Amino acid sequence: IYKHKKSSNSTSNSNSPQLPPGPTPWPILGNIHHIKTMSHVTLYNLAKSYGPLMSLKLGTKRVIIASSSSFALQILKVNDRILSARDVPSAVPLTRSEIDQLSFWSDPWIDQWKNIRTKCRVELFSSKGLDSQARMWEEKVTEMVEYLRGKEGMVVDVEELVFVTIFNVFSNAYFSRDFLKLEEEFGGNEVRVFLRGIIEALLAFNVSEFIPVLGKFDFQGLRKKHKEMSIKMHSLWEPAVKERREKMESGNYSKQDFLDTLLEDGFNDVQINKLFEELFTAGIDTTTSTINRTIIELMNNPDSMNKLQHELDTEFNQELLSNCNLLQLSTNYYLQACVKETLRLHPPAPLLLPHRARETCQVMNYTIPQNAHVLVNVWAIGRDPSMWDEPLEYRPERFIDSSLDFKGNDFEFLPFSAGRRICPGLPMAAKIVPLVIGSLIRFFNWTRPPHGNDADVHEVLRATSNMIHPFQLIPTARK
Ligand code: HEM
Repeated sequence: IYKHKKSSNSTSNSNSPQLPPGPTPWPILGNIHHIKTMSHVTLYNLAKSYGPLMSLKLGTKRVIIASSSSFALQILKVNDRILSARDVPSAVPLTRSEIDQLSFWSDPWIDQWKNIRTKCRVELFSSKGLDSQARMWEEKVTEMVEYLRGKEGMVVDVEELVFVTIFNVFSNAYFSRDFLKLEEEFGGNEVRVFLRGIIEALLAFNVSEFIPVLGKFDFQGLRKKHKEMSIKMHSLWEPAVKERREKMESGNYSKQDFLDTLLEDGFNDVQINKLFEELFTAGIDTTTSTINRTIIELMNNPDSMNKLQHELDTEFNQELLSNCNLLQLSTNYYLQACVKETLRLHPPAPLLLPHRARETCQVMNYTIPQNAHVLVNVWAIGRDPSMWDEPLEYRPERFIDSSLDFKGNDFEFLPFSAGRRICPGLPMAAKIVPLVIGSLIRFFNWTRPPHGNDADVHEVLRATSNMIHPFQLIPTARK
């Protein structure tokens, strides 16, 4: 049923496993002309012709794309040890050995990768770590609700509001302080530009990664952009780190947050900057886009909105923001089902982050060559009609009384990935996202501004990036 049962770009003889099927590559460029952008939608459309495991040649690089749950299982579970390496994006102005000292981009067998993942798991994302943040979350979300109460009937940029709130939640977990202010309408703009600049430079279709002779020229300016934006990001927290170091050296301090953990463990300034840069870039956009898209989906689906408001009124009433309710939020509530349904339809990292094959391996009857890039199109898998009834409908009910979860065991639903590379921030996102959505929906009704941005709102749902700007709505307080 697919165009090529045999790979048109395979060079192997007929007895050895072949490359997965794919379009015939041109000399030098390979299939670059077939894709233009590396978007999940383009790759999904190509997979309709070439099948759920597809191979492209982009310049000198082999790229393998999985678009079904059974190939996702092969990649993220069966062959996880071999396929969980990563290339350093060429926009990052660091050498491989610097990355291995500093970054989440290093490989799972590198000590520093294990060290930072363990530190984050134990100090930030364990039940104990999350419990110790619960009061602070409550405080930040209450500030957001109070701010909105003062804006009743006015147009509010919800995207910006959520950005500032989430940024402050994370900055308090890391540094015990707000970096942005809600009242300044908003303080987030500039910081958001830095953050998005870094993400865009990292995820852009960077031709020099595929045609190595172009590598040193940076003619798309991505390395320059990454460097400039990172320096600006770091300058946000550098004074706080300096101050804390001095306090620690003077002996006049008691451990209060993640920064203290890193300082006690002897992290130097370069390591601290890189770790926080990566935690902010990986955590903020993904979390805010999930919140915003859920609000939009609920507004487009009034039955789901009513059902959720009813649940919030009866189960939580005014107490949604209390500690003990926070803990309950992870169970089988409609609120949680709404979040899952958004993540199924709009996973913020639709192709995950690119994995690399550490060595050649076999996946079913195909070969994945050493150093190939490996992508899993979790966006396509979440819409696969053989897995989901009416896949394009927003129907949170499908998750009620279902054991289906996003923790990396159900390969038809992988917004956080699975295996060694699974998102380390999952436990935090799984609690903060419903808390913010629950508060926005429990305490307010939402309408679009009269000279509406209906088209924008639909565009946002179709958008292939996480940019949802501006996303303006009018709140009315609920009793
Ligand atoms: C709804 C929210 C989120 C989603 C859907 C999400 C999803 C993902 C995905 C798909 C990956 C790539 C996994 C792979 O390559 O196989 C990833 C990696 C990562 N995420 Fe998240 N994420 C979210 C929130 C967060 C938060 C809140 C943090 C931290 C505070 C975070 C930190 C990271 C880091 C550091 C990595 C890189 C891990 C590594 O390569 O070892 N994420 N995330």
